[in-house]
Amino acid sequence: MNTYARPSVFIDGEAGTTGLGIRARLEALPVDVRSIDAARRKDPDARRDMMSAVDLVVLCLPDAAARDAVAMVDGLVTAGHRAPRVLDASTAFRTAPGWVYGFPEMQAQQAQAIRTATHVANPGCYPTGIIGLLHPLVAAGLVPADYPVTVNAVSGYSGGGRTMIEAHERDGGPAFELYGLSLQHKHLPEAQIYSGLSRVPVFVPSVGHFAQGMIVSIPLHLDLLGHGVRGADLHAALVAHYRGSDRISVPDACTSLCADTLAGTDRMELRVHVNEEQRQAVLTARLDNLGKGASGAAIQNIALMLGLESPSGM
Ligand SMILES: NC(=O)C1=CN([C@@H]2O[C@H](COP(=O)(O)OP(=O)(O)OC[C@H]3O[C@@H](n4cnc5c(N)ncnc54)[C@H](OP(=O)(O)O)[C@@H]3O)[C@@H](O)[C@H]2O)C=CC1
Ligand SMILES: CC(=O)N[C@@H](CCC(=O)OP(=O)(O)O)C(=O)O
Repeated sequence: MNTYARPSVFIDGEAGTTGLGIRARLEALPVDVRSIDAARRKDPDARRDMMSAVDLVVLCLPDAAARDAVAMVDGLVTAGHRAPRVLDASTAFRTAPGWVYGFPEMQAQQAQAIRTATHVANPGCYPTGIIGLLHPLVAAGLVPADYPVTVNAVSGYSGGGRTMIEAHERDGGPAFELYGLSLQHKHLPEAQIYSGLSRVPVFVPSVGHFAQGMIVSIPLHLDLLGHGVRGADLHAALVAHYRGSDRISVPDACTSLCADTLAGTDRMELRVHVNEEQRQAVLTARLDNLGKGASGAAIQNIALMLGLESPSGM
C-alpha cells in the first residue's frame, strides 16, 4: 500500500461500460480513485505513470489493450519500480497461469485466493452463470465431469459494450439474435475449466433488444446423471453451496423467467426446474450481465484485494 491512508485505484478504461459501473460502485468503498485526464486516457506514458502510483489497477479494456496494460505492469516490475496489483475484467487472462480467476462464492478458499493474489481475472458474464450452476454439482458428483452439457443463454445488448449499445439504441434492434454459431465463443475455455467439465460444452448465446440482464439455462436428462439423482438433490446441493451468500440465492423453481428482472442489481438467482416423471431438469441462472456478470463481481474482488469490507450488494 502507498503512504495514503486510503488505498488508491486506477480504472484503465474508466469511460467504458464496465469501467463506469465499477467507478459508481467504488463510491461505497474508502478508496482514492485516480483518473487520467480524458484527453490522455489512451496515452501509454500517462497510463504507465498512473499504474506506478497506485495500489490497484482495474482493467476494463478490450482484450488486446488489457494485454498491453499487463505488459506495462510487468515492465514496471522488471525495471524494479513499484507495481500495482491487477484486476482484469477482460477475457485475456482468465485461463492464464499465474492468475487467480473467479468470484468469491465459486468454491471454498476462493475468497482467500483472491485476497492474496497479485493478478486476478474477473469472470465472464455467461461463465458466472454456467460455473455458478455447474461447479457445485460437478464437485458434489451429481453431474458427471463428462456429461454432454449444452448451455443456452440470452444477454442484454450492453454485453457487447459501447459498440453494441450504440447499435441497438441508434438502430433499434435486432429484437433477438443467436450468435457464436461457429461454436468457438471466447467464454468456453473458462466455462469448461472452472465448471470441472472434461468435454467442451455446446454453447448457444443470444442477445435481445433490452439493455441489461441475462439468463443462462442448462437442460439435463436426469437418467444420464449419477444413478438415482433427483432434481431435489441438485437443488439441495446448490442451496448448501450458496448458504450465507448475500448475492447468490437458490429460489424455488418457477414456470417462466424474464431476463431483465435483476437488471441494476449485483445478485444472481440459481434455480432447478424439474419434471421427475420425464426425468428431466433445466438449471437456470439469472443475473445482470453488468452487475454480478461484471462490475458487481469486480467490486467484490476489489474489496477482497484491498482488505476492505465488501459493500452490500445492489
Ligand atoms: N459489457 C459486459 O457485459 C461485460 C464486459 N466485460 C469485459 O470488460 C471489458 C470492457 O468491456 P466493456 O466495458 O463492455 O467495453 P466498452 O467498449 O464499453 O469499454 C471499453 C473502454 O476501453 C477504452 N479503450 C479501448 N482501448 C483502449 C486503450 N488502448 N487504452 C485505454 N482505453 C482504451 C474504450 O475507449 P473507446 O470507446 O474510446 O475506444 C472504452 O472506454 C471487455 O474486455 C469485456 O470483455 C466483462 C464482463 C461483462
Ligand atoms: C452480448 C455480447 O456480445 N456479449 C459478449 C460477452 C460479454 C463480454 O464481453 O464479456 P466478458 O468480459 O464477460 O467476457 C460476447 O458474447 O462476446
